[in-house]
Amino acid sequence: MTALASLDKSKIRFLLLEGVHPSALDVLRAAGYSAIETVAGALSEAELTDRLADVHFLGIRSRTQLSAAVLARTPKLVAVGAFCIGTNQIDLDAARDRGIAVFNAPYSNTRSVAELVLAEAILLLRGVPEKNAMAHRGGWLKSAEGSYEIRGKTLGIVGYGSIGTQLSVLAEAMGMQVVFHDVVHKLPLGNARPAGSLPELLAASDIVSLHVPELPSTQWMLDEPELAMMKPGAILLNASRGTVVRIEPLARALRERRLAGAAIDVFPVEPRTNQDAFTSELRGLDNVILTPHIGGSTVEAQANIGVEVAEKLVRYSDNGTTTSSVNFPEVALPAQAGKHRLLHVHRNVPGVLSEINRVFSEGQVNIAAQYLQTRGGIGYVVTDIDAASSERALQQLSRIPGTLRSRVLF
Ligand SMILES: NC(=O)C1=CN([C@@H]2O[C@H](COP(=O)(O)OP(=O)(O)OC[C@H]3O[C@@H](n4cnc5c(N)ncnc54)[C@H](O)[C@@H]3O)[C@@H](O)[C@H]2O)C=CC1
Ligand SMILES: O=C(O)CCC(=O)C(=O)O
Repeated sequence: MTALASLDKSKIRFLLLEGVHPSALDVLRAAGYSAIETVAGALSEAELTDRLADVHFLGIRSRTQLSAAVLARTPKLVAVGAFCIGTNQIDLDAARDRGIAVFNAPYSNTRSVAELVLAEAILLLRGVPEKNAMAHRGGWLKSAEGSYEIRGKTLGIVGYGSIGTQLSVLAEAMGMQVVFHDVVHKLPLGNARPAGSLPELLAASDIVSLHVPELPSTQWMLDEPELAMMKPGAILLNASRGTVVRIEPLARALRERRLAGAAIDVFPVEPRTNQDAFTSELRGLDNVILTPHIGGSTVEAQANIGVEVAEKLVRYSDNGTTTSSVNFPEVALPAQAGKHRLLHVHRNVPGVLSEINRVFSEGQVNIAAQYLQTRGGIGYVVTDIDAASSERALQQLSRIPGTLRSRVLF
């Protein structure tokens, strides 16, 4: 259990990895935080563990792997900001069970992904990647053979969430027919229609675009049998996660021209930094667009994400607010002038709230406001009390059996 008295803001340490946009630093600095370190790439497990020993807030993107083993060695870590949508790189349950809140930016880069995949669909339908590669090698492939307009083609969208739905609207504006498949019932936008099943979508689509999260149920969702269900000459776009498509059968289908082309932005194994080498069986295939996981990497998206996630970290650090956390009970209690705020994260077992309130009643501490919320295996209580009693109450709260973290804010 960790008890943390309200630290001077200059002592609250932030570590931002993977080139998080400077807009995040602006937000943190404007909120009074100055101990901020930045690193351009991701770190290895050993480096990460080393750097995290005295860090309170960590910012990452998709490449930093925060496993249960790493989280077990982060004694001071209060929260993680994932400056992206996906949180599959973080063991969310392990973080929650250690009282570490995780926040992300669920919407800010969705438009960027939708724009990229639509552009790739157009380029692949025109055979541009091959013609471009040939021109770079001194060749000249002026031909209409195998080149098509996007208008009138059927786009199959797998995962009709924030990205899938935006793509649907953009694609219809280009004159495409849209079918989609989702495990949740979704309102079709425009003239899009739900496919009866994934096989039905695969058989009907000229272009298939994947927009599902990384989950056990989406792992290798497009393996050899599913790839074989796609129309001969179809195109596959994957800007979701590298574990969704099995690369070996895809490479075979592309080499044999059973599929006309593919655009792949995400891979089962991705380089940790821009200095590391990228290996893939898809390298060298001219009918494949390979991009280094940049679906959400636009200036607009990154600047917005920087602000959004940094603000969530500041709100948690300053007020204990956990609204929209992906793994934590959500609590937002308005601040009260002149009061000190105690935050208590504990295992969700019966009796902890009464133990907390016993501390207050035995100490004759008047509660100005209190809120408990639970999620999964933990409970989170925010209590506002008179300033004079807060240090002593914090020490007592931190000794309650089941306590994971406790902090006082003032
Ligand atoms: N390449 C890149 O740079 C980026 C990649 N992404 C990836 O894209 C994914 C999707 O992003 P959003 O659309 O914002 O997420 P979202 O959560 O809004 O939508 C995902 C949709 O997939 C559906 N789904 C889940 N399991 C499914 C299954 N087995 N079959 C069919 N549908 C299923 C969900 O019900 C949901 O509607 C993210 O989880 C992330 O992994 C997101 C942003 C940037
Ligand atoms: O920009 C990144 O680092 C990751 C983007 C992504 O995959 C996401 O937002 O889930």
